[in-house]
Amino acid sequence: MRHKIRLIDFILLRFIEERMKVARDVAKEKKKTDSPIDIRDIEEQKIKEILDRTDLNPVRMRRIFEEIMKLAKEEEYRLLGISKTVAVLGPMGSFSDEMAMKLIGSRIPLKYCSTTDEIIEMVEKGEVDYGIVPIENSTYGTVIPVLDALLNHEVEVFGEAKLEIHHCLVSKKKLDLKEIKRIYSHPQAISQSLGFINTYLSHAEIRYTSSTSDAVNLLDDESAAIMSENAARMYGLLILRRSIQDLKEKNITRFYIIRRKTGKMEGRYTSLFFGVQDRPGSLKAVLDIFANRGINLRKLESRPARTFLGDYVFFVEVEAPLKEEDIRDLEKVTAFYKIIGVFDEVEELDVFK
Ligand SMILES: O=C(O)C(=O)Cc1ccccc1
Repeated sequence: MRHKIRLIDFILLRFIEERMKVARDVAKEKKKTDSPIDIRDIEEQKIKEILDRTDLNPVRMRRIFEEIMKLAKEEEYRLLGISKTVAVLGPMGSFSDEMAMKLIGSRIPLKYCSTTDEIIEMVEKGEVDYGIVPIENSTYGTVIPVLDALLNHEVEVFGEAKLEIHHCLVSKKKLDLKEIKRIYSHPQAISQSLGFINTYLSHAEIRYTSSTSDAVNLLDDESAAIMSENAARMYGLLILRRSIQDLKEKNITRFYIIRRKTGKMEGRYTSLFFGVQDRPGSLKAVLDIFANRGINLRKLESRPARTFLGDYVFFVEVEAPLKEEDIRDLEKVTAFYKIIGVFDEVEELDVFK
């Protein structure tokens, strides 16, 4: 009997190796066609199909097959010379995905997450090397959940990048605007297109999704979604209207590129949180440190400290890498401070080194 088990294990091993060989062939094909490796939705579907075919414990079987798929993916990455993993808001076709494509220069394996919190947590735990998260939009302003997550997690911003955003109104089948009962999209996309929505779609119900591309999973024949033209093409949707965002040319989203904390402080900009005592002039004392050194303030936000009503944490971006003496002075006038990163605007993200 023991002998039989041993033999089966060896056969299993050979089968796993054979599966990896096929994965490498697939990777070569994907490289030729520049298509993505990490398609979570498809993996999920494959696992469900496997689980449907067995009575064995589904939790353990899922684990086994997820591990095999991870191993295959690692093999594919290795073959393509990719050594870094990047997390963005998914599914494929989100604006964050588009930003990643622009930064990396080709379709490489990305981890598609459902929320920006998940991205930041994955980076913090070292489950991915980099994360790309939207921080600010020229119409919508600061992306508050991202700001709050940066305060509450230990990650480091090491770059920023900008993307011009055009929104399309899309649907599964041809619809007159007045026939649309529901509009699905990410809160940012809805806010950036409110002028259009209020004028032409005030009769429709708004339903928020976790990303613009996630709307594809909810669309039915009576609803429309707001997403990018790329996403509409990717999912075979019909474009009812193009460029529906309120700001026609200058609808820009700025993204932070984050990694696990390294403590490196190189770049033109510094982002930091701080708190001050509740007394007259305490915020001014902090701002004076920057003003006295001729450091320009790029961004200022306040967030509830979540202690008492009226207590705030401030967030600033300044146009300088803060030096030790600046930090020493900051310590004197703040109740606490937390530097999120010193960074530059970047054109590319190298995932091949
Ligand atoms: O939902 C997406 O596609 C995102 O990546 C977030 C977002 C939404 C709208 C504009 C920019 C980023």
